[in-house]
Amino acid sequence: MLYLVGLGLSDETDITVKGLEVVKKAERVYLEAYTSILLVDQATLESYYGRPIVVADREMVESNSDEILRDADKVDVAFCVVGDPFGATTHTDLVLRARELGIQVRTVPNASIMSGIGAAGLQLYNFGQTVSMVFFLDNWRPASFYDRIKENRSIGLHTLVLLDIKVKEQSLENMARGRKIYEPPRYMTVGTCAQQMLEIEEEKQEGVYGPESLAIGCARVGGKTEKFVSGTLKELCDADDLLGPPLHSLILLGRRTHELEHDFVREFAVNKENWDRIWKAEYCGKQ
Ligand SMILES: C[S@@+](CC[C@H](N)C(=O)[O-])C[C@H]1O[C@@H](n2cnc3c(N)ncnc32)[C@H](O)[C@@H]1O
Repeated sequence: MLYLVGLGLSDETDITVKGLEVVKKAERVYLEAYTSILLVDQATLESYYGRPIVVADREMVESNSDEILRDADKVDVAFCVVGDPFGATTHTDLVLRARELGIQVRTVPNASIMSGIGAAGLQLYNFGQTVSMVFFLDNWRPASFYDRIKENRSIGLHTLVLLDIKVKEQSLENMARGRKIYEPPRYMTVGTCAQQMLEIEEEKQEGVYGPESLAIGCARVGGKTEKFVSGTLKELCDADDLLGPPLHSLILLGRRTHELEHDFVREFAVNKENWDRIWKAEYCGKQ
């Protein structure tokens, strides 16, 4: 049996009782550590779970999944995913490959950023499509997020923006020379995300959002040092020091808001007067 085990959002203790039982009994335990990270290191997980863990990088999961699935028709294999195995990251390829090989698959769900984000104070029912933001390069600025945000905002919905993670990436030079030397990991911050969003609005000029649009920066959701900072997109460009270390996500508010959301989120505002003024003019009771 292949078990997809969700590890939750923060540390080693977020695994469910059911997930821990699977991990303890499985023949082999893998950790998918390239689409999200826990706030603790591998050794801490191994000592709490009482099992050695093989870190499965993107190459292994995408190009060498047969090694993960080896003998899984006879023995149990645990494939651990930070958050929920089907929250934002869907390991569909692995599941389809397992099916082809006649291996049964079972999922042990857990909290995902897609649900944990409710702690920022906005109602999960009022979120539209989730989008991803990647690090821009000089000649590569993917902006497909813009049209999705446009759709969400056209019906007043909030948008959760998930931010790029770069782990085990090679520089172009090392790749060209075939050298397996990897760059240090990089995690996008709310400041970079807000900046890139404003650059794309500047380019497209469709007025989907702007420097005065309200948003929430969210850091280490579900952890002991969880932090939310709310403000305009312009204010959030400079909020990284307030938010602290990764992981970060950003929520762009839609106009379909409730007074209770206002009261909840206002507490996190960089500048409460600014927040109240814009909320009253642009969001309160608007569609
Ligand atoms: C591919 S998604 C996460 C998928 C994961 N399987 C889940 O269910 O949460 C990874 C992105 O989600 C966001 N994220 C994940 N955990 C987070 C946390 N605890 N706090 C803030 N953002 C988080 C970050 O933007 C991160 O780059």
